[in-house]
This record gives sequence, C-alpha cells and structure tokens, in this order.
Amino acid sequence: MSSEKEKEEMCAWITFNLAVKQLMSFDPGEWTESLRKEYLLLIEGFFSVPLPFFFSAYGRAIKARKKVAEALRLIVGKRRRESEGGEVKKKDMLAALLEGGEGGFSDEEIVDFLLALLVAGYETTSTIMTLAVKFLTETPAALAQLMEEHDQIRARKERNSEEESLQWNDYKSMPFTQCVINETLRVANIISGVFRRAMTDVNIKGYTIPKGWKVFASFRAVHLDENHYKDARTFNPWRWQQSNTGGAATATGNLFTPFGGGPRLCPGYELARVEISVFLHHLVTRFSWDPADEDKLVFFPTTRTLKRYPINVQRRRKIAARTEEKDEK
Ligand code: HEM
Repeated sequence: MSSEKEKEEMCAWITFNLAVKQLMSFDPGEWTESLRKEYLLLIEGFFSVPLPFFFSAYGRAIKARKKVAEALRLIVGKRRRESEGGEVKKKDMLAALLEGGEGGFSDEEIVDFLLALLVAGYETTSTIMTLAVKFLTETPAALAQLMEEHDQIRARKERNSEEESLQWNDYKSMPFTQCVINETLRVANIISGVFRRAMTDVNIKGYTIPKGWKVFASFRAVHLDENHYKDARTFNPWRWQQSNTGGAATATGNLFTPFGGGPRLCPGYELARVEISVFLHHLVTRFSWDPADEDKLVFFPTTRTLKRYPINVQRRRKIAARTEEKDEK
C-alpha cells in the first residue's frame, strides 16, 4: 500500500463490501465496485444544497440513486426467480426480505429497504468506530480501562476453555465498553438531529408550533448542553458509571437520544452497539496503535474526521503470555 490516501480508501472499500456481502452475498468484484462508486455519489448528495441540476452534487446524487436502485432491482428480480424455482436459498438479508412477512414485500419495497440499510447501517457505525478510536487514543486512562475489561473477558474464556468467538453473555459483561460507546455517541453526534412535522398545533413553553410546520430536534444542542452534562465537550466515559442508566442502550429519556426516539427510533440501535463492542474487543485485545497522522474533527456537513483517522497498528502478545509475564513480576 503506497500512500495514506490509499490506506483510507481501502478501509472504506472493505466496510462497504462487507455490508454488500451481508445484505446480498456478493463478493467484491466489478459489480460491487460500480455499485460503490454510485453509492459514494449518493452519499455526497445527502450533504449538498438541493439544486436539481445535473451538474450539482444533488443532481449527481439523484442520478446515482436511480442507478443503484436499478442495479439492485435486477438482483432482487433474479433472486426472486431463483427462490421461486426452488434453488438453494442463500442466508442473507435479501433472502429474509424475499420470504417477507404477511403478504410479502414487493421488489420495489425490497430495493428501497436495501438502499436504506446500506446508507443507515454502514456509514453511521463505521464513523462511530473511527471516532471511538480517536477519543480513546486521546484519553489513555479510558483506553487502559477498556483494555483491562476486554483482556479479562479473553482470559476468562481461555481459562474456562469457552468458545473463542464472543457470545451474548460476553457482550453483556462489558459495562465500561457501554460507557465508552455512550460517550462517543454523545460527544460525536454523528446524526445531529431529526426533522419532525407538527401534526397539530403544539404548545411548548409558551411557544406555538403551528400544525404542518417542520421542526428540527437538535440532539447536539442537548448532548453538549452544560446544564445536562458537566464539561459537556470533554470525552468522559466515567460519567455514565454515575448515571442511573448503567450505560443502557437508549438511556435517560430526552437527554440522550443518539438513535432518535418515538415510533421512528433507529431499529439498528442494538445491532450498532453490538458491532462497535465486538470491534473494540478485537481491536484492544489484539493490537496497540499510534496515530499515523494529525487529524481533526469536523462537524459540517456531518461529524467525521478529516482524514478518517489513520493509525499504525502493532500486534499485541497473546493474553496467556501477557498474564504469565504479569505473574512473574
Ligand atoms: C452508531 C450507529 C447509528 C446511529 C447513531 C443511528 C442513528 C439513527 C437516527 C438518529 C435515526 C433517526 C431516528 C428518528 O427519526 O427518531 C435512525 C434511523 C434509522 N436507522 Fe439508524 N443509526 C445507527 C445505526 C444503524 C444500523 C446499524 C442500522 C441497520 C442495520 C440502522 C438503521 C436505521 C433505519 C432503517 C432507520 C430509519 C427508521 C425509520 O425511519 O423508521 N441504523 N438511525
């Protein structure tokens, strides 16, 4: 790999291809590559001024969405024919959607759902993982505590000859990890808020929001409010140990809503937390790292690191060897 730029692109390429594989069992190839190129144009359009000209980012995104939808429509049609023809079913998201619920889903509904999942499930989680690594690197005490929690899980599994892969009860024994995830979500605000439309006149604290008006509920304004969180801009995962939430998924009512709320609450919130926990587990038990370059957070149009926070990783020694070393001392 010759340059940092290429390394960054490689990471994005891997995460995109993993998502496509889980959704539709496609291995990386020409088809996934052309889908990825159109997908990137689509994402660019999310954060652009909505000028509907073919040369604007918005115009290019509309065109790209059509192309991605068309490509997915062909796959959905082919897979439906295969499954109706009795071919062996693949075990992926598309198979589950084709089986459908009551009455089943139409091809158009499935295409729409696959597109929504690609955007909602891939971009968010990979960004929050990167930011967690950045915040932990800059807060060595938190990284040390996290490492201890995960080393203990690994050591326990080795001692009891338990299955090597992480199980649900392992995930449930990561209280500090949940604090790290909560705090990353709170400080980063990768989704800074949501729009809602008032269905009726709503009175709030002496103000009226007239029926039909759109409002933007800003999560960032609440999550970074000093009245709710002391030293609100400081990454402090320990604050969640004192809260009554125990680091729970959606936590304290309206004061912590990184996954939104109400009937539109993010359906992927627990999956995202599991993915981040598993990622952190493997990262801290197997590797140590140093930042490879100076990088900084930007908040517009979304929260992300300018250079995707490149790091140099080194393999750590195996847990058993580390424990023996500790005992000798
Ligand atoms: C750190 C990761 C994630 C964050 C911060 C996040 C955040 C959000 C937020 C704020 C919303 C809007 C909720 C509202 O309107 O009240 C949302 C919606 C949604 N999310 Fe997530 N999400 C994440 C991961 C995921 C994952 C992994 C999936 C699926 C695999 C997913 C699927 C969806 C879907 C389908 C919606 C639309 C729900 C609807 O409109 O009814 N998200 N997410």
